[in-house]
Amino acid sequence: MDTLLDISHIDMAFPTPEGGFTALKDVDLKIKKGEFVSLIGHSGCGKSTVLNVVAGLYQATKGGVILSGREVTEPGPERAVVFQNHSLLPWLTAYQNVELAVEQVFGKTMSKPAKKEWIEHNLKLVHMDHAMYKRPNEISGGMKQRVGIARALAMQPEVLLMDEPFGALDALTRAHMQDSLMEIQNELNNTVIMITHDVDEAVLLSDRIVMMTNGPSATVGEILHVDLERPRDRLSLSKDAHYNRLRSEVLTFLYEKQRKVETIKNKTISTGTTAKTA
Ligand SMILES: Nc1ncnc2c1ncn2[C@@H]1O[C@H](COP(=O)(O)OP(=O)(O)OP(=O)(O)O)[C@@H](O)[C@H]1O
Repeated sequence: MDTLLDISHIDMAFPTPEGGFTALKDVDLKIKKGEFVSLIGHSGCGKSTVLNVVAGLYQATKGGVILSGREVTEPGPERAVVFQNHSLLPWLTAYQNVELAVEQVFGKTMSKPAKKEWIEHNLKLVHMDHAMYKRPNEISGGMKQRVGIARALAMQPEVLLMDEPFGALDALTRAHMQDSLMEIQNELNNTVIMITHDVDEAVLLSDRIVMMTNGPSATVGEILHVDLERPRDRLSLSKDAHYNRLRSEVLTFLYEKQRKVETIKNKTISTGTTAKTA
C-alpha cells in the first residue's frame, strides 16, 4: 500500500495522581492518499487521543506518526483540524476566518487577488458564499461548521482531521453536511480521518472504518472496508442489503464484541443492544 500517513505502534500514557494511565496501546494504522477513514468506538476509548497525536498536540509515549516521510512532532497546517464546536473567531466574518488560515499558509506565496479568489472558492465549495460577510453569531450551527470546513480545506492540508464534526448538529442538518462532505470529497479526494459515534455516518462516508476497543489500553479492534460504490446516495443505500450488512458489522462490534459495561451505584448497565440489566 502507498502509505501517506503512518500511525506506527503508538502508546499514549497520561500522568494522573494515581499514576500513569495508559489510554492507547499499540495503535497501528496506515492510511493512503485520498482515503477516508473513520474512527469509531465507545465514549472514552481514545479516539480523540489518536487524533491529537496525529495533529501533533500530543506526543505519543511510544511509537510515532509519519506523514509523507516526515515525523510529526508538533501541530502544522498540513494537518488541518475541524472540531465539533466550530472554533471560529467570533469577531471576524466567515471570510476573515478563512482568510486567517490562508494568510498562515499562503501569506508569502500567493498574491492578494489570488488569495481573495481562493477564500471565495473555498466558501463556495461549502455553500457559504452567500453569507461570507456574516459573523459567527449571525449564522446557524451548520453554517458555522461549513465555515470551519472551508477554513480547513483552504489550507490544502495533506490530511484533514475531523473530530465529530457534525456531532452538535440536528439530524437533518447533519445529513446535509454529510452530503456536502461527500460532494467535496468527490471533487478534491482529500485524505481524511474522522471521528464519529454515528454508525450510519461512518458507513456512508468512509472507505474504511477503524473500530477501537474499549480503554484503558485501547487499540484497533477491527477494520471494516466499505466497498460501496461512489457517489453514494443515502436513500437508495438504506434499502441496500450490502450497506445494511456493513452497518450491522459495526453494530455487532460495538454492542456485542465491545459491549460497554458501566457500574453506577452498584447497578450494572450496558450500552449494548444485547444488554441485560443486573
Ligand atoms: N490529558 C489527559 N490526561 C489524562 N487522561 C486523559 C487525557 N486525555 C484523555 N484522557 C483519558 O484517555 C481516555 C481516552 O480519552 P479520549 O478523549 O481520547 O476518548 P474518546 O474516545 O475520544 O472519547 P469521546 O468519544 O467521549 O470523545 C479517557 O479515559 C480519558 O479520560
